[in-house]
Amino acid sequence: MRPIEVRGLRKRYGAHTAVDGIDLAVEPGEVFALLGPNGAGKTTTVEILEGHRRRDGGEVRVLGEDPGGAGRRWRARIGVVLQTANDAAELTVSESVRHYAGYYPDRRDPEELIAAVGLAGKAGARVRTLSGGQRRRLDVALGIVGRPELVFLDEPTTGFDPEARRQFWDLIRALAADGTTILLTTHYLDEAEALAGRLAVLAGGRIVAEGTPHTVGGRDRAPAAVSWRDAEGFHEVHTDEPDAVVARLSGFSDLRVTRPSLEDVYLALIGEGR
Ligand SMILES: Nc1ncnc2c1ncn2[C@@H]1O[C@H](COP(=O)(O)OP(=O)(O)OP(=O)(O)O)[C@@H](O)[C@H]1O
Repeated sequence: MRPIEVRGLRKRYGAHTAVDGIDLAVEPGEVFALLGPNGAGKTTTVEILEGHRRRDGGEVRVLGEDPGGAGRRWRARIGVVLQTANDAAELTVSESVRHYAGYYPDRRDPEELIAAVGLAGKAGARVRTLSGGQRRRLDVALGIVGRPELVFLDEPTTGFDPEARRQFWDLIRALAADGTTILLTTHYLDEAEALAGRLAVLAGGRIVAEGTPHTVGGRDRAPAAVSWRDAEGFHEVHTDEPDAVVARLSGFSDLRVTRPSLEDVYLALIGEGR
């Protein structure tokens, strides 16, 4: 069974079509990233899959059930990382993780989890005193305390400092290595490249490209730039056959082959999607 199967998903807000017929299939244990500009329909899609929004059309199966009508037992199998949980403001970090753990039949050890999200030094601090990035780490801890089979992460590292982002990536990789399926939305293309096995680019409520971070939008087939340096200075050529060019240039210094970055491909894709 695929953890996520979506066919022809549609959602309108009044006259505005936010999601315009998307298909998605996410495999077990996969980290799948949804990319797209502001307003592309990512959060709407994720919230429909979580059972938090109703759809206007299409077929949706999440862990084998329709999220529109699924019950408590289904909910305990998915992990949702919410943007903020203000009801916990007066609890300590440790108290809030223990409190959430109580909702789940199969839970992680709260102290180990607090350490894994890098909050060991803040276990006794009240939630309202945490910084934005620390708060987000706590949100992630609360989302995975029940050992979910499938985790939804909507812009999980917004507000993280670079070190916290790297620690968070390690945590996600460890979850995925354990067999957890992860659907991630992010605006950070390096994050998608670091974590996702596959990704889809949404623009205007439609999927405009899908693939691995290395193949999406024809990235692997795009012309490469080959640059090198010799006695006359720096040179660069653009070519479809970088291997042949490199073979002729062996022995020159600073030889480099550059393909378009994921960001280059992404910007071209969303430009075409407009
Ligand atoms: N509750 C709502 N009522 C009316 N329109 C909405 C509502 N929620 C979202 N929209 C609209 O639907 C479109 C898609 O929004 P959505 O939040 O899904 O985009 P997104 O891809 O998650 O964007 P972002 O990157 O900014 O988070 C936007 O045009 C937005 O204005």
